[in-house]
Amino acid sequence: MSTLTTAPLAPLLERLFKEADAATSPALAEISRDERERLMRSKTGYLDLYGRLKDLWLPVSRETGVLLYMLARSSRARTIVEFGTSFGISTLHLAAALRDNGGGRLITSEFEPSKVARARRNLTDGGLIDLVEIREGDALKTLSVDLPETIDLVLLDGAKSLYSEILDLVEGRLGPGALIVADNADYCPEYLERVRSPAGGYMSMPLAEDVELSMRLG
Ligand SMILES: C[S@@+](CC[C@H](N)C(=O)[O-])C[C@H]1O[C@@H](n2cnc3c(N)ncnc32)[C@H](O)[C@@H]1O
Repeated sequence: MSTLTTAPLAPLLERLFKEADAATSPALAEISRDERERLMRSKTGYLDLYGRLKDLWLPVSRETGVLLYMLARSSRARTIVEFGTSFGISTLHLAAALRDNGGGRLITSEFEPSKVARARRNLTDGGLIDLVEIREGDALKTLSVDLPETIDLVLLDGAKSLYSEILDLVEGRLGPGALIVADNADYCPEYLERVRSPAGGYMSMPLAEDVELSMRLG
């Protein structure tokens, strides 16, 4: 038995993944593939890109969701920081793990107000809102203050071009064994170079199709 696989969370996630699959965005059709690729890699275009795509959920895959739950459970995480909440699908997986670990604190960040409202509702429906603090605004600002002294697990899933800057904000709080999951990190070669560099202080490897899993060394 786990919070992830029982009601109310299991049927809620089933419904949310279906809604996410069905979501459409008229704005998406107006952005060419090249332009989208450019904005994904830009350190300044992310507000414009994600603002235009605010109707899209862009969630982690079902498999990555389960992976997040398993990693947070097996590492007995108590403090988690997430960059990129969207409608809260990954947040629900991570908060479920905190619940099953006996409690904890999850700080997540999202700049789009309509997404913050939906994420809050989804976390309330999932019975997990008491574990989660949603910080509204640009994570470069909201994650620069008032973080837990130690952070056990980090999910990077906001603007890909900022992964290294967000890592700068949390790195001093990562103890040996702390985990970082970076979704679609291929869009941020600078981040991959940093966590894969032997001198960088991490052990790191690509996992599945689009996830980079890194562990802080002592
Ligand atoms: C890929 S989605 C996150 C999906 C979410 N983790 C899930 O699995 O449901 C990325 C989200 O990050 C948000 N975002 C991007 N850059 C951000 C930033 N600098 N600060 C806060 N939120 C940001 C976007 O608005 C978008 O909702």
